[in-house]
Amino acid sequence: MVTVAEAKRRITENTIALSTEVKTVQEASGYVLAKDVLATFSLPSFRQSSMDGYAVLHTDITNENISLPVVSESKAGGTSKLSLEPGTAIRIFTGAPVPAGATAVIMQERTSVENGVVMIKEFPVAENLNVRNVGQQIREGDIALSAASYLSAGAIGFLTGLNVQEVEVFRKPKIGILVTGDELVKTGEELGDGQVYESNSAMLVAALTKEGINDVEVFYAQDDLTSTINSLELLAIRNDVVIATGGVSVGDYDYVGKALESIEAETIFYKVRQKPGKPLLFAKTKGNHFYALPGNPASSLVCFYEYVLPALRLMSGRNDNFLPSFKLPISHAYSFNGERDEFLKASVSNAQVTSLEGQESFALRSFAVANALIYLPVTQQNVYAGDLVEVHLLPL
Ligand SMILES: Nc1nc2c(c(=O)[nH]1)N[C@H]1C(S)=C(S)[C@@H](COP(=O)(O)OP(=O)(O)OC[C@H]3O[C@@H](n4cnc5c(N)ncnc54)[C@H](O)[C@@H]3O)O[C@H]1N2
Ligand code: MOO
Repeated sequence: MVTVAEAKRRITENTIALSTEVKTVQEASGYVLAKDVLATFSLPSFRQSSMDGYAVLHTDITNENISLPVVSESKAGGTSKLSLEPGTAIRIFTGAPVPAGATAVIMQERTSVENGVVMIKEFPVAENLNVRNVGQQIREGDIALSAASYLSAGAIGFLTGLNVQEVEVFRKPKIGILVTGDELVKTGEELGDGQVYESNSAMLVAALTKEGINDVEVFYAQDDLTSTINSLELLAIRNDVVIATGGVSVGDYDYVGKALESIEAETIFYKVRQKPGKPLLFAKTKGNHFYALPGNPASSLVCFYEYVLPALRLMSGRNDNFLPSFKLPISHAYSFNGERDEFLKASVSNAQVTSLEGQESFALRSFAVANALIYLPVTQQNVYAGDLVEVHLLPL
């Protein structure tokens, strides 16, 4: 049995990024850059107005009621060849080229116009007022986004504005899910005696999809050694990571551990000092990583978020791989006994956290409405309302 911190350390130590691939920028959303991307030109590439108003020479505005003739117009998409003579103004719009010779834009709310003459009601006017200068955002040749950057919607927009069309990113892992348990029935079928609907695979596929991991296949094995070995082997050939659920405890029909031994996977750890999710197993062979999650649905999902997801993110090149973690005051007292750290399904709102009713490892009802987990180490077995506790935010 290892501690939570040791289990996380071993996952980090044993996991590296996968190979890279080239994707269009649009397809690369949610991926991680494998190489720096340089700006091939400056942004803005020309001096732009950031307001609708009048382009002027700022030194022409020497008092509060200067009047200037409006001699021409610069609109967005229009030519940047216009130039401003001292003592005149040019009508201009947001995003339009600032004419040569103009050093400021007066927003139109600070002006009044009559008979082609604009009265400027702003004084003094600073140089570059409402002007976006060339390279103000980024200069040609600079690193626009460095390797290991996560491609968020903001990043996709930024790169597209720089006319970047393709990027090299780390590929995401292919996942095989192995469901074990003879008591499990697919939804839609009738439940027999002692049977339950199989829900872990749907839950894990949903969590993987949320992470942008779509190359996922699900196999079902009978509770026997040969079937478990065969399924593990087949899934391993076709995927990078195999995630098994169920059959990893000490019962007579728990075959996942034995099957992993048979295929000579090296156990990196088995059992973590935590509740729920104690029987978590992580093993690897030359080409694959294997996570055997406990069958209890809430245990499975806690282990997925705390260990498997961070590992899959590392494989995808992402270094900020664990759930975002911070301390928040808990809204109520809570205590527990025993020697295992606890993860509690919880709800964060109004800058505090509340653990939810129904923390048992078979129960998903609380998970269904949780947006966070509270992590309480055994050193923090009695907390009082207002105490700071560690909160891990779930990806919703
Ligand atoms: N003698 C001991 N018994 C158990 C121990 C122990 O240390 N000693 N650990 C307990 C803990 S903690 C956990 S967690 C479970 C884990 O057991 P398994 O991983 O072997 O899971 P199963 O026995 O196959 O199933 C547990 C539970 O979850 C339901 N289940 C399983 N798979 C699914 C699925 N795909 N969809 C929905 N529900 C599923 C299953 O029906 C069981 O109710 O072991 C304890 N026992
Ligand atoms: O570790 Mo088990 O997940 O407590 O029920």
